[in-house]
Amino acid sequence: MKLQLALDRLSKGECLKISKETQNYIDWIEIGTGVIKEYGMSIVREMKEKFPDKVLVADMKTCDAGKHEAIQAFEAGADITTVMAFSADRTIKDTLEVSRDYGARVMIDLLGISTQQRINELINLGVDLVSLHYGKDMQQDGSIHLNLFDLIRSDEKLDVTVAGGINLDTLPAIIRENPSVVIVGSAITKANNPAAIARKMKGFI
Ligand SMILES: O=C(CO)[C@H](O)[C@H](O)COP(=O)(O)O
Repeated sequence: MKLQLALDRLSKGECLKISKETQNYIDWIEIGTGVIKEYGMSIVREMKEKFPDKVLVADMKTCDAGKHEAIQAFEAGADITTVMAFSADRTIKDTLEVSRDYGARVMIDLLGISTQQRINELINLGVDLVSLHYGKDMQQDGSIHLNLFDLIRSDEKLDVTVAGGINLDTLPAIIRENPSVVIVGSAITKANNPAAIARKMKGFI
């Protein structure tokens, strides 16, 4: 099980500083959607140069123009780009095709998806990496619930990641669900001592 650091609502300087401080405890680094909107693909390029050994996730949250946006992410050095699960099948197929050309991967963000039918369709399209996601705005009305995992049947050959306000209190229950990757943003990035929290989380994992 891997720990992914999500860098959201941060300046470039903060992204670099927190990644450096926590690099011994994290496996994957995600450049958040808002950070990409602020700095463009240059921050993905810079983060890959600074942290070449980390799996770099560009949280593009693509929902259309899949081929173009996947090329943007992979050309900048991302190992993984994200695509929304509700996108047209054509968008999912195009991004998967581009990812194969680059030897990279696509993570499908399941935000808003509540049916097993869409999961089956995604698998049939060739998807092998998904993100169970309890959204930032939803977190204002409650915290992540384990029933998110009900969407995934144990016999499915999917790498499952999980995100959404995960903190030291909720982490143990999440780990028991055995996801491939636990994605943590604000619990680390907004902490007084990000490295201490990341170290504790990696210890649990
Ligand atoms: O994709 C995201 C928001 O859309 C975040 O990266 C994800 O939710 C993790 O951050 P946090 O732990 O702060 O919720």
